Amino acid sequence: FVCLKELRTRHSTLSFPLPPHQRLPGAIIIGVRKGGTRALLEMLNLHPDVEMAKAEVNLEHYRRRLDWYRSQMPLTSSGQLTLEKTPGYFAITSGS
Ligand SMILES: Nc1ncnc2c1ncn2[C@@H]1O[C@H](COP(=O)(O)OS(=O)(=O)O)[C@@H](OP(=O)(O)O)[C@H]1O
Repeated sequence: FVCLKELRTRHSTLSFPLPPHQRLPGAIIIGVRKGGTRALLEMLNLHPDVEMAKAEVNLEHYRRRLDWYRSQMPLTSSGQLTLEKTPGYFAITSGS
């Protein structure tokens, strides 16, 4: 929800481009471990308007602040999509 809201706000209210900065993901690859998620991420990253997070954030960001999660993201320009993949999301339990 936060990611979609940020994208919508960025596109609807800004009439000038911001300098590159770290944005929350516009899309997240959940997948399953050993399901080929890295290959999918690398293929999508071939598109010039897609930038991927270099490292998996795993489950740690649930225990940290949103600012920390954003700090793990790549620099993107206006109109580029931030993409993140963490197969571990697939296995979240209610106790995590
Ligand atoms: N197209 C296609 N067909 C068959 N197998 C494929 C394909 N793409 C990726 N792979 C294999 O998927 C394994 C990596 O999956 P993930 O990127 O999801 O790994 S991880 O869970 O994030 O660690 C990894 O297998 P292992 O080498 O056994 O680890 C990749 O070789």
